Amino acid sequence: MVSAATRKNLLKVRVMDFITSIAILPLLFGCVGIFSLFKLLQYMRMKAYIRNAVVIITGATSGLGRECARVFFAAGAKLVLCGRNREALEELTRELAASRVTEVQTHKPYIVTFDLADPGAIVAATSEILQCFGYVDVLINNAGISYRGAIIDTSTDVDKRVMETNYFGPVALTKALLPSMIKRRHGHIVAISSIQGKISIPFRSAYSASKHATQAFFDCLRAEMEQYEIEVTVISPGYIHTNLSLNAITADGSKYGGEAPVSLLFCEKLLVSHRETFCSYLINLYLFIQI
Ligand SMILES: NC(=O)C1=CN([C@@H]2O[C@H](COP(=O)(O)OP(=O)(O)OC[C@H]3O[C@@H](n4cnc5c(N)ncnc54)[C@H](OP(=O)(O)O)[C@@H]3O)[C@@H](O)[C@H]2O)C=CC1
Ligand SMILES: CCCCCCCCCCCCCCCC(=O)OCC(=O)COP(=O)(O)O
Repeated sequence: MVSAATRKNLLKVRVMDFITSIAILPLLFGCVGIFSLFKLLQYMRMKAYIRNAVVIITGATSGLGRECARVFFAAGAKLVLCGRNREALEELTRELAASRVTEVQTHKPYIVTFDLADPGAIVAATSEILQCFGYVDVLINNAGISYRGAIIDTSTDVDKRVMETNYFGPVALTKALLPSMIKRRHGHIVAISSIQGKISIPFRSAYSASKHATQAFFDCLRAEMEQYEIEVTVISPGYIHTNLSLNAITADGSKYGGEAPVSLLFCEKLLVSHRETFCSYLINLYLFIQI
């Protein structure tokens, strides 16, 4: 015999079941709708942010830089393309001009050539960059070189060359462009780092070190620039198939010119190089669980 109270509870459960079954679909669609709307607004904001923005891209002759140039050009940005090879940059501007973009008004890019590893050239390049459109909205520090070699065989000159290109060059260019951004209280500085800015890899010491330094410098910059409303972003990609490996320099400074497969020795050394990190993670985890 079911008591009156139990019957009342059963009724309550049925009513709740009914409400849940009819509410679940609208709720689900509602969430998907809100998420899609959020994504659409984000996309529209991004497009508006880029359209007519003055964007400087270093290392625009190849790989990631070249691809960024295509995307930003199509989005209506006012580009200043930088690199060492004027011919390659001119070819890129011809390609961009020939591409059919119907949605937005596009702008003819400027070209500024300079060597990031030459501190003297950066000062002159900065004033040339600023003369193009009078100001800079976004600086993409993309240019870089890779390095392959054993530390024991590598001359300090090679370490310095990688650091000059990947670290000191972008730092000098950023510092040179900062005053104009601070004056306008507006700007966005992007540094293309790497996973190797967070994890060092054997036989890549100079490259990994330059990317760790990049990560550290631009993290500090982000905190210091907050008061001027200048944004700083560090991007840390994994492997992307570009000319980076081909253009890598070796222990004696010569061009690598090949693409070596990942060897077992490499994997073994990688584990050794991260033994300390791995151990400290385990110790931290242990302490965390204990506390
Ligand atoms: N490809 C990958 O797997 C990854 C790449 N990255 C980073 O992405 C960035 C772009 O690399 P990616 O496109 O792959 O490589 P690429 O070799 O294809 O492009 C490198 C660019 O840097 C320029 N550059 C090199 N040295 C100098 C210099 N001294 N002065 C001025 N410009 C220079 C080159 O121009 P020039 O015509 O003058 O040689 C070229 O445009 C680098 O910072 C790299 O470290 C990060 C993670 C992964
Ligand atoms: C317990 C130990 C854990 C260890 C985890 C290690 C994980 C290592 C991931 C390695 C990812 C590497 C991404 C590198 C991104 C990058 O910068 O690529 C470009 C180059 O490295 C340069 O090209 P090259 O072919 O010359 O090396």
